[in-house]
Amino acid sequence: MISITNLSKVYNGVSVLNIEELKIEKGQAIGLVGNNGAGKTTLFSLLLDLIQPTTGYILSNDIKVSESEDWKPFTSAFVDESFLIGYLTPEEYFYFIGELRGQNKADIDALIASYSDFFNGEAVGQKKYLRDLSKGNQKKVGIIASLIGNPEVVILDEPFANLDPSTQIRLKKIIKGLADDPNTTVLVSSHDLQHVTEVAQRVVLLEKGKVMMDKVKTSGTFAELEGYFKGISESYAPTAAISEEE
Ligand SMILES: Nc1ncnc2c1ncn2[C@@H]1O[C@H](COP(=O)(O)OP(=O)(O)OP(=O)(O)O)[C@@H](O)[C@H]1O
Repeated sequence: MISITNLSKVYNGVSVLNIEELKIEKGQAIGLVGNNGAGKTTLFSLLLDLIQPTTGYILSNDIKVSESEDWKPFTSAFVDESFLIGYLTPEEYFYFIGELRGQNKADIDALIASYSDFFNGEAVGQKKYLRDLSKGNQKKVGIIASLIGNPEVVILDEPFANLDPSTQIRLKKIIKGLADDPNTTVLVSSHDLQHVTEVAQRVVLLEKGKVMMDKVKTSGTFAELEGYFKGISESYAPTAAISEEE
């Protein structure tokens, strides 16, 4: 279980995240949505101890993530390409991560083979360094690497961005598989409301660092989210109308 208490992050006097309380049960699949700058990556960075909170704390299975490393063996993530090692090939990178997660070469070879349709004849088997892959193929490698060793907590920041439509569909299947596993807690952020509502069991909406909506997904969630973001965009309309008249 992940438990967030009085968590805030302030940069130069500006609060970019402020969450009083958020509890994520083991096995839940959370979709995190919010406009640019809403605080999604900040929240993930705090969950992964990549940045320090200004106030508050996060417990992951009762371990304070900012004070202990004991959550790392059961947590995995792909946030951006800084998670990759540019001078390795994808296979070398998978073996490297595999070693960290107690997986041998045969385990990793089996994993690569099982995701061959996701790689779609690119990325793996090309003898290319990660730094020379396209953004989308780098992302595919980072996402699959985050699944090595069946981590209990998987965090994916905007995994659908930069992926072609076929790969997005395959990725949805992969994330739904994780979501169906009662032992795996998944947190996925996305600007694609359709994708998020398809893969998540619960949707959390951030705006200016605050939780504005936190709901178990129902058949009405997509429409509700669309309505919310439409409302935000329309609240800017009068200004646009005035400037049009000028
Ligand atoms: N190191 C930093 N210094 C100052 N401000 C920062 C820093 N990192 C993030 N921010 C600010 O924190 C806010 C939240 O950013 P964050 O990246 O978490 O948003 P996001 O919801 O992931 O946005 P996007 O959808 O654009 O990726 C933004 O206003 C951003 O400019």
